[in-house]
Amino acid sequence: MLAASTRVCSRLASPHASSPAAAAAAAAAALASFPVLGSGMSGLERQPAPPGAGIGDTTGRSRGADDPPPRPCSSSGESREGYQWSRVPYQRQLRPHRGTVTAGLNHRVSGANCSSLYQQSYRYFSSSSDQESIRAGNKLIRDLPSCVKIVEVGPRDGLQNEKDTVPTPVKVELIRRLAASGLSVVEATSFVSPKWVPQLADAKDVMEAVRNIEGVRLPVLTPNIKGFEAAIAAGAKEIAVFASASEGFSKSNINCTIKESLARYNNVALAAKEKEIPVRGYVSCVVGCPVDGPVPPSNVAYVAKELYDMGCYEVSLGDTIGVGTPGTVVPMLEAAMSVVPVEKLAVHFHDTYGQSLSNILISLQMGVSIVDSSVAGLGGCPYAKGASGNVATEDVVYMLNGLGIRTGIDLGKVMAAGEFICKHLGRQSGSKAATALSKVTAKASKL
Ligand SMILES: CC(C)(COP(=O)([O-])OP(=O)([O-])OC[C@H]1O[C@@H](n2cnc3c(N)ncnc32)[C@H](O)[C@@H]1OP(=O)([O-])[O-])[C@@H](O)C(=O)NCCC(=O)NCCSC(=O)C[C@@](C)(O)CC(=O)[O-]
Repeated sequence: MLAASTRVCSRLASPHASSPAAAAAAAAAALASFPVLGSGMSGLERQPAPPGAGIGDTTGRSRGADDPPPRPCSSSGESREGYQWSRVPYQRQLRPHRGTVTAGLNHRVSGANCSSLYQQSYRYFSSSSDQESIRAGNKLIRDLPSCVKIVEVGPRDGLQNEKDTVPTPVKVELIRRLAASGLSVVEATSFVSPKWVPQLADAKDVMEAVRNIEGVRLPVLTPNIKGFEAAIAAGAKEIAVFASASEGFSKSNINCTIKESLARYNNVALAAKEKEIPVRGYVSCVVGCPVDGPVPPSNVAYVAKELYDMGCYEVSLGDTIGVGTPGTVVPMLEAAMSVVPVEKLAVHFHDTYGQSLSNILISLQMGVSIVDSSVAGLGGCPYAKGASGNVATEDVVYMLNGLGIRTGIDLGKVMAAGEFICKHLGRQSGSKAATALSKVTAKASKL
């Protein structure tokens, strides 16, 4: 398994060059001669969005005739988080507490009975009126979407990069916990070649174990018809295809050109349409590529439009190696938004340079209301040395709660899922919010 993984990584890391200097030279040459991409794909009718696909579409923007009605973020209509409030010994955390503490201007910390580590001492509520006052207070905040859909990618994007393969029952339990936290979409696994990604070779077993979990959509990655058929046989009800905005990464990742990949995905989209299976599209390397260097926004727009035109109900724009800043994300998003309606676009940031939250915030300001993230910041890119994981779900939920934006997610339960998987992996959470919330004192929180 590991040998295969290493082979994959070395193939992906330097398909064109044998040293960093040579890679830089190759990237410069490749950029100088970047082909003008044609638009050879035939447009197909768009597929109906899956139930809940419009969860983030509450911004007042126009919806298409085929769009489903918006789904409320949570049954209670409130964003709710439960977390450890005061620095107390573990034993004490398990004791029930009651009472209310004022914390900051807009939030209350209310007492609640606790039954587990994360349904514990104090609960932190942003009530509807709190959220309204946060949102009404300032134009910059008021214009943000009122509700954001988070697509949890930890079990797939997170675990595909682990050095040691995570056992199937652990993956299944992680998915169960994430689904129980209120996340409406949890990307479960990939039906890709096990020679390329041995970490997800158990895709069939994982899918069969989780296929009947209710109240959550569980898309899986499929790189071709073979993967699509295997996914459907295992019980997948939604799939995702993944193209690249850069030729170098396309060849490294899926061993074909961008155009070839789009032709493949067109076939997958046709097969999915026949079975009424919703298809999500990814564009990777939307800002930079580990092989080709900087990626022009026009490439992103081209691939995003092709995926949308072939029927993808949503297109996720991935900064695969996490090099983007708001300075590069804005033009990239402008290009994508000029060809795909903004309510159909998701953003997918890796946090290599610590830019994810600022990139997400600027994306929200531009009208995006779908964000991909990974519990505990799991993940990383085997193709870029030093690249870190996806933005942590806990950090995104914390920021959105602070902005009064509803997600329907229980932060405490996501933290518990993160703690579960980090314990298994034997390492600290990559989420700053989860780390801080497990230590914060009421006093510190007022700062
Ligand atoms: C695309 C291929 C399959 C081409 O694979 P290939 O090496 O070009 O060759 P192939 O198509 O001839 O297949 C080679 C072997 O794989 C088998 N095979 C072929 N297809 C499948 C399948 N679906 N499931 C299981 N097995 C499969 C096939 O049957 C054959 O087996 P053999 O005859 O040698 O025993 C391969 O390159 C591949 O699986 N790549 C996937 C790599 C991957 O998963 N990368 C991570 C995705 S993350 C990403 O892209 C970014 C994203 C989405 O997260 C967004 C972001 O972070 O920005």
